[in-house]
Amino acid sequence: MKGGGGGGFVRADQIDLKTLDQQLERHLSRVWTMEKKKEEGEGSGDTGKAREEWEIDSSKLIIKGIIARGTFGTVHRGVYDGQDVAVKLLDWGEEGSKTEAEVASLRVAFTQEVAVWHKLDHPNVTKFVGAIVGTGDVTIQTENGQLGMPSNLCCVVVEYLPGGTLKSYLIKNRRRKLVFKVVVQLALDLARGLSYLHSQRIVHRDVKTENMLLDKARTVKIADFGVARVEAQNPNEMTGETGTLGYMAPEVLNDNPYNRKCDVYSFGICLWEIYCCDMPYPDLTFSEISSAVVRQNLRPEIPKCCPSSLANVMKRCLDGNPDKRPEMDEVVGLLEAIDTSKGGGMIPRISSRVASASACTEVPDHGGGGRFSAAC
Ligand SMILES: Nc1ncnc2c1ncn2[C@@H]1O[C@H](COP(=O)(O)OP(=O)(O)OP(=O)(O)O)[C@@H](O)[C@H]1O
Repeated sequence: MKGGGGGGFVRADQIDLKTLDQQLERHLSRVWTMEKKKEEGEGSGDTGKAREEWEIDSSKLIIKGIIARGTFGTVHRGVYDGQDVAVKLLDWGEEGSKTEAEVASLRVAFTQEVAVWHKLDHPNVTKFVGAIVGTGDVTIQTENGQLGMPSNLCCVVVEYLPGGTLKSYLIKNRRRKLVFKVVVQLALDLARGLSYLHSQRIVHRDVKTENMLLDKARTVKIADFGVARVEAQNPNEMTGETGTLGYMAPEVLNDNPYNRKCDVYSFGICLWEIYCCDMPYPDLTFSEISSAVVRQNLRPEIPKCCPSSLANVMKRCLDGNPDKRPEMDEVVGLLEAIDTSKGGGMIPRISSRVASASACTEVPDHGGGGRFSAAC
C-alpha cells in the first residue's frame, strides 16, 4: 500500500503542503464563524454541531495539575472517559494580550498538530485521543470543581506517558551509561516510529530526545507534532529553519530545500546521544554548531568502543548529503540485525564530569565482548 503514482482515491498523504495549510485555515475559519454565530444567538435552536472526527466531548474531560509548560501553552495530566491522558492546553493569553498575528499563528500551529496527529496509529507514536476547539461554553472539570474556559480554548488530548522524556532518561543514566541491548531497543523504537511517519508522508522536523516520551514499559513514543508537516511533493516548497540546533541537518541549517531525510539526520544525533548517554557539542555555542556542521562537516565524535554495526548506522544517518542517508525503514533493518548478546555498550568514564564521550577508559563494559572494531 505504499506510495507510488496515482491511486484510485484521494489520499491525505498526497495533499501538498500549501493545499493542506489552506484547508486548515478554511476549516478553522468555518469553526470560528460557527462559534461566533452561536454566541450571537443565530442558531435558532439548531445545535448545528458539525463536529470534526477528532473533536471530543469536553464533558468527559477532567483536567488535573500541570506537568510542564511548553512553547504554546501548558501540558496537564487529565482523565478522558476514564483513560489517563495528557492535555496540551493552548495558551492564547489574556483577552487582547496577543496580536491578531500571534493568535493566527497559534491557531495554525494547533490545527497543524491536530491535522497531522489524529491520523496516526503506531506503537511508537503517542496516541492521539482527540482535541477541543474553543466552543462558547466549554466547562472543564478540575479536581477542585468546574472551571469555565475561555471561548477560544483549544486543547489536544493524548495518551498519558508516565516515563518522562527520552532526554531525561539519558541524563539519569549519564554516569552509568546504558547496556547495549537497551541502546538498540530504544533506537529501534524511535526508528520504527519515524519509519511509520515517513510511510505516511509525515516529516516530523523536530526529532530530538526531548520530543520522545517513554511509557511505563520504557517504550519510546514520538510526541510533539507541533511542527510536523505532510511532506511536500516538490522539495522546494519545504524550506525554513525548523527544528532544534544541534539536531538540524546541514541542508536545514543552510536554508536549502529538504525532505524527510532531515529526520534521518536528527535520528543519527539521537542515536549518538542514546549510545553515549551524553550531549553532543557540549562546549560549543549555537552559532558555532551551525556554522561548523555546515562548513566543516562537524559531527559528534563516535567513541571507539561503539560497535561498528551501530557506528556505521550513525555515520550513514549523519551524512552531509541527504540522498546518501538511508531511509528509516532501512535503518530499522540495520538495527534489527545488530547482535546485542555480547554487549558493546558505552563505557562509563571514571572522571566525574562527562565532558566528551570520545575517550574510553579501562572500565569493563557491561556484558563484555571483544568483537568490536576498536578496543578502548
Ligand atoms: N503524552 C504525554 N504524557 C506525559 N507527559 C507529556 C505528554 N506530552 C507532553 N508531556 C510533557 O510536557 C512536555 C512538553 O510537551 P510538548 O513538547 O508536547 O509541548 P510543546 O508545547 O509542544 O513544547 P515544545 O514545543 O516546547 O517542545 C514534555 O516534555 C513532557 O514532559
